[in-house]
Parts: sequence; structure tokens; C-alpha cells
Amino acid sequence: MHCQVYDVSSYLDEHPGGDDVLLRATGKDATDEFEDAGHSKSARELMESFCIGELDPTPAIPKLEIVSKKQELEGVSQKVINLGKQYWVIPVAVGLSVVVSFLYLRKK
Ligand code: HEM
Repeated sequence: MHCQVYDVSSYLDEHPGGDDVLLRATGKDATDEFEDAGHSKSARELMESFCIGELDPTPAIPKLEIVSKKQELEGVSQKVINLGKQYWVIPVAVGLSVVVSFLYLRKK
């Protein structure tokens, strides 16, 4: 709540609002729920005795994938090989048509 972290585990049985509301707010920002309940000044003072720390406002650092130069080159050469594999049909088709036209012209 309010960028602070509270450990209310020892207060569950004593909380006048019940333990269920506290348990439901565990592990998340309960600022709105806390404010909606209209807590008194003494409740806010009591709350401070349960404060265990501050929430770190810095966003989590995204995980980066480490790719070595060698892996990168291997990826490129694999792509070229795959491309070559796909286009074997063209030279074969050209070769076949040359043979067929040669045979056809020889018959004439
Ligand atoms: C360390 C944290 C908290 C403390 C010390 C605390 C303390 C109290 C106290 C003393 C009361 C009695 C009324 C008053 O004096 O204001 C109360 C009532 C209540 N609290 Fe909390 N509270 C805490 C957190 C929360 C949270 C996180 C929620 C909601 C998720 C919550 C929900 C309520 C509700 C619903 C009531 C009943 C209000 C009513 O009957 O009108 N409290 N609390």
C-alpha cells in the first residue's frame, strides 16, 4: 500500500475488518481497498508498525538473449543452404527442357 510493503501475518486475528480481507490483498497493491475501508488515523498509525520495506519502483530488467557471432553466422549460412535446397527444381527443369528440345529437333 502506498509503495510500502506490510507484513500483517501477526495481525490477521486482530484485524477488526477480518482476516479474509487481508488475505485477499496479500501479494498485491491493496491501496484502493485500504482507502475504501475508510481507516481511522489510529489504524494508519498502527499500520506503520507492520511496515517491512519499500516497493522498488524500477521496472524489471528485460531478459536478453545472448547470441554469439558464430551462432549468428551459422544461422545465415543455414538459411542460404535452405534456399539452395528449395531452388534445385529450376536447374533440373531447365536441363530437362534442353534435353527434350534437343531430342525433338533431332527427330525433325
Ligand atoms: C497493516 C494494515 C492494516 C491495519 C493496521 C488495519 C487496521 C484496521 C482497524 C484498526 C480497523 C477498525 C476501524 C478503524 O479504526 O479504522 C480496520 C477496519 C477495516 N479494515 Fe483494516 N487494517 C489494515 C489493512 C487493511 C487492508 C489491506 C484492508 C483491505 C484489503 C482492510 C480492510 C478493512 C475493512 C473492510 C475494515 C472494516 C471497516 C468497517 O467495518 O467499517 N484493512 N482496519
